[in-house]
Amino acid sequence: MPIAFGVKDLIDILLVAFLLYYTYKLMKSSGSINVFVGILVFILIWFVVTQILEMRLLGSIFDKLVSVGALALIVLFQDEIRHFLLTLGSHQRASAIARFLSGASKEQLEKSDVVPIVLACLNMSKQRIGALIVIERSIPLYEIVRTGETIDANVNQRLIENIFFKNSPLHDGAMVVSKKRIKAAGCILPVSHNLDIPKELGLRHRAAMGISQVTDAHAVIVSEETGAISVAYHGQFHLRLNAEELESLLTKED
Ligand SMILES: Nc1ncnc2c1ncn2[C@@H]1O[C@H](COP(=O)(O)OP(=O)(O)OP(=O)(O)O)[C@@H](O)[C@H]1O
Repeated sequence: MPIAFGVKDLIDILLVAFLLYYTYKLMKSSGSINVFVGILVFILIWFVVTQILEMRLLGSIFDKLVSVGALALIVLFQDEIRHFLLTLGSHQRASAIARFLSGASKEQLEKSDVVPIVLACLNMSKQRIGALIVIERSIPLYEIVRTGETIDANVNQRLIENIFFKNSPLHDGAMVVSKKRIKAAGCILPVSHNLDIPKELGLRHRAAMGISQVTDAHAVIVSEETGAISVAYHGQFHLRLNAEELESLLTKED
């Protein structure tokens, strides 16, 4: 019997390919690529056992494992699934529709908004003062803000330097900038478990990478050890930036 193959099937295959590619990318950036390969191998064995070899006993065991496995995967990958849904919701067009419906305006930092942050980072870099600044974009950071001390002040160079000054009670953890205001300091970020992060980058960099993997925020890091200024954004590091590069990265539209 000839198999009918139409445009719908082609779209179906393309969508599955896209889904697989997206899952692969997400798992690679979160360091769980081995789990992705493991799942693919399991699906392949399941397909061969049930569809090609038609082994009924082994097939029924695999069927049970698949139904339990789907639940286990949701629990195991709740962060990745959350990120996927957040990314869908924060995609330019989707967020434009959400903004239109809620009447809110687009949160885009201008040069004047980032200058105090850039200048503070330059000063802290010269003095080897470690800092971690998370700048909210379209995905809200309420959960992160709740882990720290509320500040709610204008973005001000001297205040930023004061927060990260070595003896300041708030110097540990991350500062969060939201809606052009310093919302909180001493916040705890999710740490990335990505195995590809160079060993010389410690916990501050891992925390910056972690928040950039689950939100669309910019995470600016000033290294206490080297004074280097870096940014983690969309799961990628932009290392050793100068003032112009930092400013243009923070004001760039996607
Ligand atoms: N989960 C986290 N959330 C927020 N801040 C964190 C987190 N983990 C570590 N930090 C911050 O990073 C500091 C430790 O930095 P560490 O020296 O391990 O990192 P690093 O990336 O090597 O940075 P540096 O180059 O400045 O040494 C802590 O004192 C704390 O302020």
